[in-house]
Amino acid sequence: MNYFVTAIDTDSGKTMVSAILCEALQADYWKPVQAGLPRDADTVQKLVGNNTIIFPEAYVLKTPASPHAAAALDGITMKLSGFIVPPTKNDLVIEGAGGCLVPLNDTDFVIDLAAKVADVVILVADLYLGSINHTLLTVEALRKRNLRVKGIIFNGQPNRESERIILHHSGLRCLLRIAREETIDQNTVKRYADLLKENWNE
Ligand SMILES: Nc1ncnc2c1ncn2[C@@H]1O[C@H](COP(=O)(O)OP(=O)(O)OP(=O)(O)O)[C@@H](O)[C@H]1O
Ligand SMILES: C[C@H](N)[C@H](N)CCCCCC(=O)O
Ligand SMILES: [Mg+2]
Repeated sequence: MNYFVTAIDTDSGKTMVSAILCEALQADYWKPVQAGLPRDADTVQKLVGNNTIIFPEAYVLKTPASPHAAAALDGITMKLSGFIVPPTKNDLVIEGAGGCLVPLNDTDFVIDLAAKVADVVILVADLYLGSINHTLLTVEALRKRNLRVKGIIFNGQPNRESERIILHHSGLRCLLRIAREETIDQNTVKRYADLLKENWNE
């Protein structure tokens, strides 16, 4: 199964969640488009055990910006046809860039890439003030394109009322809650992977 990790915004915790998913599912990892450094692939490599294969990106762009803009600065135009899913017998965790409607070029968005390469979406929602609106808009966009969403992973400062109203209106399931952590290392990832496994098949 190919899981696409998207979020309600950039810096929402997709990379950490991807590492947790790789650990929980013993899955491989692919970041199709990387804009700026450090490479999320390197971060995931440090956070997971040896069983995860980290596949190379389809595009590595120099500038930490919207991928369409970063590509233009590098003199590249990305195309959906340029994204070929790496072959693996394992589950594959595919990490997006920013949120769903982040442009790859003047036509396609990250959500179009998700529709092309993945079977199911995992949505990461950081619980900042404003996240209810961003989460429900993201769910609408995913539904409009008929993408299957497995559930939401809440990240950051807990906010039970935000979580309740998001789950109520989206009809989605909470797969995991991640607290703000002092340190994020292999032990942190393993701890959350064990919790995720408990919730995965409900
Ligand atoms: N629960 C958490 N506790 C502490 N720090 C966190 C937590 N979640 C994310 N962070 C930190 O916040 C920053 C942004 O998170 P992350 O890189 O995972 O975002 P992202 O959604 O992958 O962004 P991008 O769109 O660039 O891929 C990182 O430095 C990460 O370590
Ligand atoms: C560079 C950054 N860390 C991400 N990889 C890309 C974020 C793009 C956000 C674009 C936007 O929504 O304005
Ligand atoms: Mg990331």
